[in-house]
Amino acid sequence: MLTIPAVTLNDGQSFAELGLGTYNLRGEEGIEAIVSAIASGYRLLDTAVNYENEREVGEAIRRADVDRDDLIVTSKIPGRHHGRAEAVDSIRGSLDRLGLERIDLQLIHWPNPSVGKYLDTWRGMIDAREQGLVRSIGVSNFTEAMLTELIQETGVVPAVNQVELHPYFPQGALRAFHAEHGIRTESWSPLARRSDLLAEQLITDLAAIHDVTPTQVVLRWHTQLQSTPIPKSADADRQRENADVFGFSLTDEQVAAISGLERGRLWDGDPDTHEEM
Ligand SMILES: NC(=O)C1=CN([C@@H]2O[C@H](COP(=O)(O)OP(=O)(O)OC[C@H]3O[C@@H](n4cnc5c(N)ncnc54)[C@H](OP(=O)(O)O)[C@@H]3O)[C@@H](O)[C@H]2O)C=CC1
Ligand SMILES: O=C(O)C(=O)[C@@H](O)[C@H](O)C(=O)CO
Repeated sequence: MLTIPAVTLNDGQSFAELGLGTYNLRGEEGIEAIVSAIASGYRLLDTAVNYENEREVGEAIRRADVDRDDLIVTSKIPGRHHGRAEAVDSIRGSLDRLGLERIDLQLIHWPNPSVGKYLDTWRGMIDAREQGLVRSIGVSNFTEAMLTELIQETGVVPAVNQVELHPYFPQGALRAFHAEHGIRTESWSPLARRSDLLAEQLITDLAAIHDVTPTQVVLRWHTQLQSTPIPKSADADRQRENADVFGFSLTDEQVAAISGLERGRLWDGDPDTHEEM
């Protein structure tokens, strides 16, 4: 079994350097995929109310041969549950579907700025943490200005900001802000949803140099940027490949060259304008 290293969040809790994305892992196949990832060594599982698979994630945890307390279960509050009381209710609903007594990392999925309720939602997350429903609280798709507002208004710094991050969109400025404030960066669509990234000449050349796969080059790049990637794979072999990235290191020049592939977001997921309910 692979050992995925841990890091410590700003609230003192342990977090993984790499986890499993579960978007689109549903039904019996989804459960089996999540069980196989846990058997490979994954400990961080990323779900959301809107993935409609919290039941599958909970069932996989019950079937897996590991102590529940060794797992880090993340879920996310959808836009339609924004608001202080609504956030707590949403978390209770997630706990019910997961069949768990505690969520390890709870995120706000999208800020939905035109709705104007993400600050109230954050206050609800703080309430939920005080009630012991969740262990760590963070956000997803928050900009520097939105993070600053949360911190100034509540004094509570999110433990994590999960954002679009891959070599085509390396998020240099936002990562620097996170580092300054002790916020752990987490990368969604870390493989750029496969797209053209894995066939880029630079990536295949580096894979040959390090005797690893293109996917491993990309995921190692994330970890060396101090960001936690959550690649999704339904396939046990690809899950193992994706998690096996801690036995080699890219040079600083190679990390910088990969960041030089920057060309923009995969789709129009700008959190100032893109909203999801
Ligand atoms: N907070 C947010 O707003 C968002 C969060 N997310 C989270 O991030 C996770 C990951 O992002 P996602 O969008 O799924 O995209 P990824 O970048 O993780 O890419 C997933 C795709 O890559 C394929 N793949 C995985 N491993 C390999 C490999 N070793 N070789 C070749 N192909 C591979 C998968 O296919 P296969 O399964 O067949 O292996 C799948 O088609 C999501 O599952 C979700 O948990 C995603 C988007 C937004
Ligand atoms: O996967 C997620 O967490 C999302 O927020 C998705 O809905 C994502 O926005 C997407 O896949 C849109 O095409």
